[in-house]
Amino acid sequence: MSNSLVLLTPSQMAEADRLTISSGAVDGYGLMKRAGQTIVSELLRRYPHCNGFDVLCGPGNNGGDGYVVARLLVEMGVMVRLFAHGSPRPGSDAEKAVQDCPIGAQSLSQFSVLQGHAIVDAIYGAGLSRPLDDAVSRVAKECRNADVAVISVDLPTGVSGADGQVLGDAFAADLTITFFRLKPGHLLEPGRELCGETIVANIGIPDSVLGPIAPRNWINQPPLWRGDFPKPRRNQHKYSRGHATVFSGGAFSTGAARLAALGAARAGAGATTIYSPASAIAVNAAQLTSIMLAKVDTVDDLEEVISARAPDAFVLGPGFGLRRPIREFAISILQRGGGGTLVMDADAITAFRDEPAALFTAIKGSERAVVLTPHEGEFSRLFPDLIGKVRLERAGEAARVSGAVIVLKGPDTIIASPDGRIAINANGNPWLATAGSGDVLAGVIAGLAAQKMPLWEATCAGVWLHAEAATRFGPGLIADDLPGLLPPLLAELLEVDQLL
Ligand SMILES: NC(=O)C1=CN([C@@H]2O[C@H](COP(=O)(O)OP(=O)(O)OC[C@H]3O[C@@H](n4cnc5c(N)ncnc54)[C@H](O)[C@@H]3O)[C@@H](O)[C@H]2O)[C@@H](O)CC1
Ligand SMILES: Nc1ncnc2c1ncn2[C@@H]1O[C@H](COP(=O)(O)OP(=O)(O)O)[C@@H](O)[C@H]1O
Ligand SMILES: [K+]
Repeated sequence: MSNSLVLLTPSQMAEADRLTISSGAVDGYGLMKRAGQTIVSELLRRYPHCNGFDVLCGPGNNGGDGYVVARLLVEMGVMVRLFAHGSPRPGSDAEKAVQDCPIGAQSLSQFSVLQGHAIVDAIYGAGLSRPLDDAVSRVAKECRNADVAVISVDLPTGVSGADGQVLGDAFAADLTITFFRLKPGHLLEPGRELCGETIVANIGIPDSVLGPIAPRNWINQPPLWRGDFPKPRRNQHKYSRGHATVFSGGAFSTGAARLAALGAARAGAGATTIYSPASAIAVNAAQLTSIMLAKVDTVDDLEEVISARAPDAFVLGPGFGLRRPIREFAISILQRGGGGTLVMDADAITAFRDEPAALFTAIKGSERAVVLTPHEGEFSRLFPDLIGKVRLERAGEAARVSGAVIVLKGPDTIIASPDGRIAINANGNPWLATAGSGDVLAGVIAGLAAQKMPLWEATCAGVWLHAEAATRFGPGLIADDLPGLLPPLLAELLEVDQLL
């Protein structure tokens, strides 16, 4: 698993600092100086035409980075105004940085925006532990409302590195420069939006510190799961490549199942079947070519089709409706022996709103693996006890409570495994906010799972492919486009030139 995709919580980052310092490779003030140097080279490269920099320093190490920045800029003859909020603890690295700084600081309460100056926000970073006080809040507001460039050190002051939440108020940066690894707060909204462009600087912390830290959070990119991505083998036939199935809604809501089925087929399932109620067979038949069709109205019908050709994956929920036996279908699939994966989306999630515990018990007792793909509304129906917690915590806790892989959908989709691993998706885009795109996603995940890709990895891959397809297409996207956009992405992932 790629080390470069690791996300560190603020406390894990502090541990990385401690391990680096105790290894003797570099001391704390040395790290701070390197952080300051990196920031200064970015400032000079990106803002060569500004008249000067206003450096705002807090009392901790984030402020320490700011004092180093101020010193280096002054030494280069750049105009600097320095503002301090609180003073560093005696004996701290930040105090050393103050002592080495050739200019004195005014109080932050004296600050007002000066046209032509860019702001270096070094008030709080990873150590933010409570809402901003009024003095910092006022400055954050003034900077947000002014036409001024803001460069935040580590994190925009006010944004929690742990989860991207705003504590009281926050700066909105144009550029955020963080160190060693991204933190969840750089990817989770509203933090992501407030960071502006984010860059990660190497300040000499070695990758070897990650061993003892054993991180459990990653950014969702191909190196996380490419090694498990299904590759075609010469002696495969269509069913051994993987058989994915999708339950259709009634005659007036069959589109969702077809979108999911096409997603599964394009993701590489060798065979895909739609299980349709008799009332919708004619509608589905008129629209399907490579996708197969079978009649399923009752649990007995379901038992029969499963006995005839055991599927490797099921998608239940999109367009299904709540008046038909959706809970019975879910429980029957879970209770029946056999491996394979059940992807539950939309109505399949809502259907258990009055008895979520029954679903979780069935999932935990089942030989099958389950993926739940709720958006926020569906999530709160199934996990009302988790309302009020932050998204990252909710997704992780929901995976543990339910025993399922959870895809908490949104602009910053979170993929949580019951074993504690979490990936945060970062290639999403607003073009995906279009009816039916979630149906395609459920199908793509099922298509990859049907090919026996490990489930959390398959789910991460499905979320990434789905978002990447939308990003490459851009404006005008509708859900119908998504399955057809997958082949070039698959070719890149599989490096087909080398396979053939
Ligand atoms: N050696 C190191 O540990 C390194 C740390 N670095 C910098 O150090 C920062 C973390 O430093 P710290 O842990 O000192 O934390 P901060 O500088 O972010 O915060 C300082 C202290 O302020 C207090 N505080 C937090 N929120 C507050 C609020 N809303 N109102 C009033 N007081 C509040 C807390 O007691 C906290 O410990 C990183 O963001 C990064 O910029 C870098 O210099 C790289 C090396
Ligand atoms: N603003 C956004 N930015 C990025 N992705 C988004 C945004 N809004 C929605 N999405 C994604 O689009 C999909 C919508 O799924 P869902 O809400 O189930 O829609 P539907 O039920 O219409 O299929 C999810 O994958 C979600 O993460
Ligand atoms: K900051």
